[in-house]
This record gives sequence, C-alpha cells and structure tokens, in this order.
Amino acid sequence: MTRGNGSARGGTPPDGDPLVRASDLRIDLGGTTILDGVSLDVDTGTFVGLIGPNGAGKTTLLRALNGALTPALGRVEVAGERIDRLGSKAASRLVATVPQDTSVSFDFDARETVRMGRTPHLSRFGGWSDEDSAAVERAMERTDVTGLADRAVTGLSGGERQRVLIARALAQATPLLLLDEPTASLDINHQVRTLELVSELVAEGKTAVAAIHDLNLAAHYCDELVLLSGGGVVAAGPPAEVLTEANLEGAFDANAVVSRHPVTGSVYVTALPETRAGDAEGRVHVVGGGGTAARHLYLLSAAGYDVSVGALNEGDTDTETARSLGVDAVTVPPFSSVDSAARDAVADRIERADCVVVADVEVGRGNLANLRAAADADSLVLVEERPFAERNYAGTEGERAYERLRARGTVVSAGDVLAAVTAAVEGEATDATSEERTEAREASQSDSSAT
Ligand SMILES: Nc1ncnc2c1ncn2[C@@H]1O[C@H](COP(=O)(O)OP(=O)(O)OP(=O)(O)O)[C@@H](O)[C@H]1O
Repeated sequence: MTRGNGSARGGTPPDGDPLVRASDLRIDLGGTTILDGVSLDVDTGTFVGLIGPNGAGKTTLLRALNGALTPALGRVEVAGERIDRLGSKAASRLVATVPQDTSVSFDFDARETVRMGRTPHLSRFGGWSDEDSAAVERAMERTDVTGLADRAVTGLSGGERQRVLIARALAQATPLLLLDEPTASLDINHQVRTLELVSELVAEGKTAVAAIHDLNLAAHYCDELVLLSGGGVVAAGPPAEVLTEANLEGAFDANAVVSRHPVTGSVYVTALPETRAGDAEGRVHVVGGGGTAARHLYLLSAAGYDVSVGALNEGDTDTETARSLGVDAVTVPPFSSVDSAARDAVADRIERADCVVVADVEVGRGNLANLRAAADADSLVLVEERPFAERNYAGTEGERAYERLRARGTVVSAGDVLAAVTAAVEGEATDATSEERTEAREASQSDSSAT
C-alpha cells in the first residue's frame, strides 16, 4: 500500500490510505519499553481486534492510537493526521474511545454523560442543535440505555455504565471507534448485542479497533486480529490465520485446540486445562465422528493412554481434535466412505488396542465399516448417552452390527468412559463372556463377508 501525501479532510484519509496508520511505534512507560517496532494499518470499514495476554500492551496501543500517549519512536496517523499533534477537539472529532475502566468521578445522569460526546461538535458558544440532541437519543437507543437516561451514572452497574460510555462514544460520531474490553462487564446478551452493534457500525462505514480478551467473540466478530505479545505484534490478519495453536501457545503459553464452531462456523478456541500426562499404560482405539469422540480423545490422552481414532473423514471435528492432541487418526477424504486401505489401518489399530471405545455415534452406513471392525476388539466400551431402545434403527445393517457390539461390550455413559477403559485395560472383565465374544466375532465375520 502506498502512502498518500495529502492530508485528511473531514475524517477521510488521503486516497487509498488506511484510516489508521501506526508506523514502527516504540512506547515507553515508567522507564520501561512496553511496545517496540509495532506497525499497524487499519482500513476504513474494518473491525480489528487486539488480542494478547494480560500486560501485552493492548491498552497501551489503544492509548497511542487516540493520542493519549506519545510514542518514543514512530508515529500514529488517523485520517492522514498525526494524532499527537492535533488539538484535543480535532482529535475527538476523529477518534472516540470507550475505556476499560468505566468508573466515573462526575455525578451526571446517563443522558448528560452521553451528551458529553457531542462536545467536540459544539460551536465555540456551546450552541446545542437538534442534530446534537438526535445524535444523543440515537446513540442511547442503539446501546439500550434509554431506560437509564435519568439515572446517575455513579449508581449504575458496571455493565450499564459501560453501555452508557459506548453511547457517549457513538454520540461523538467519529470515523474511528476504539474500545478497550467493550464486553468485559457485560452479560452474555449485552456482549453479543454490543459486538453486533460494533459490526453494524462498521458495516455502515465506521472503523473499529477493540481490545478483546474473549478469543471466540473476537474471532466471530472481527475482520482482522492483531496478536500482541512480548512487546510486539506476533501475528496479524484474518482470525483463522492468527488463532493457530502454535500462535496461542507462543503468546499465551496455553494448550488450546482450535476448531470451527459447529453452529457459527467461526474459528473456535478451546483452552485445555494444564494436565500432567497421566501414567496409564495401554493402547485405546476410539470409533467416533462428528465430535462424538473429542472428549474421550482428550481424557484418554491426558490419562496417558496411547490413543488412536478412526476411520474419520478429513475435516471432521474429531479429526481436528485428534490432530491437535497428537492422536493417531486413520482418515479418509471428506464425504468418502471407508476404503480398504483405511479398513486395514483400523483393523491394525484395533488388533493392537487393549480396549476399543465406540463413542455415541450415529449408527448408520457412514460408520458401518468402523462398527464391524470394532467387533474384533478383545475389550469393548460402548458409549450411549441416549438409550439405544429409543433410537429408531430397526432392521438396518448398522443396527445389526451395533447390536453385536452391545452383546459383548460394556455400555457406559460418556462420563464413565475413562473408568471403564481403565477397568478393561487393567484386566477387569467386561460384562460379556469369552464365549459370547467368540460368537459375536464369528457372526460379524460372516456378516462382513456377505456384503
Ligand atoms: N503508567 C505505567 N507505568 C509503567 N508501566 C505501565 C504503565 N501503564 C501500563 N504499564 C505496563 O505496561 C504493560 C502493558 O499494559 P497494558 O495495560 O497496555 O496491557 P494490556 O494488554 O491491555 O493488559 P490487560 O489484558 O491486562 O488489560 C503492563 O506490563 C503494564 O504493567
């Protein structure tokens, strides 16, 4: 992107330039360098999320972007203007900030607080126009604080006060909106409503930069993320490029699994608790799919078992979980059925396993090969969250295969899998006799060869 030479007119950057350009910033506070070598371009009409661990410098960067802090090196331009060289009124027409700390010392009511947002637009004589009043009422409606208008802000809850301060920033009608932890004190409904509102404003042409701790909200709502850590930018770009397991481990020192949210499709981060690898010994193969195996893969791996899973389709959430846990996954391409190579690979895993777990899978054609293969297991644990009798698989091949497994496996609920596997691996018998196992295996083999 080339740099323009012209200066801003009415909050618009010179042609083709980003609205915000921070170049090679170094920021020192209290004699310590907090950020160094930080550069950031934010195009008009984008919603950028600043993420990073506590103390990474998100607030510090926002304060540099609004001109409250002057960098030791580098510069911040908003709409082509050096923000630290503008007078406060001119800067306040370009940038509105919703601070992290919403405590206020003044005893205004909510409407008066929102009206403060209009100050940079008032004439020298303080004339108050219909447009100013309309901007205040509109900002209060959009942040759902009209009902609080006459309440003293000091008497509002933290979340209510935060929404009033967002309204004040909206009333300021600036091209750039900076928000420091805008959802920190909000209930789940107002978290979503606030970020939906920011998204709407961005769709209408505003530009927003927000420090957001909740990585999943950030991934869902922001166009781009900037990951700060160790005094600099570790990664920047679309959420899927920034929220990788390697980046999260490097920046947060956290063990996290990155997948897609099953409902929204957004990148989804699950932080896993710090687990010391358990000392369980043995091999466990899991049959799953569609997320049914994920929890078992995690718990069995954490317990110390050598875990394999499959066959799964590439792209299945269980495949992604297996990959991030380092679990051996037998896979086939998306939407493909289990081919002979995968069948052999699964048979090999099952033969070597001390126990096979069949997750609460859909019993149907997609899993038929896996269910039949599981019949060869010496020790079998079946997970049933819904009673089998309530499922309507009457007469299908899947049901026949599954019934054979049931005849010889231990049926448990999802929470009991680890205990059942441990009992099985340590040699405590499943509730089927060896005679039943042999019969089931023979029936399974004759069934397989018939199809
Ligand atoms: N006035 C100051 N003097 C010295 N150090 C400061 C000052 N203000 C902030 N810091 C330090 O700068 C670092 C960055 O702080 P900052 O508040 O920007 O981080 P943050 O990423 O917003 O953190 P959090 O997620 O906890 O809100 C911290 O180590 C903080 O202690």
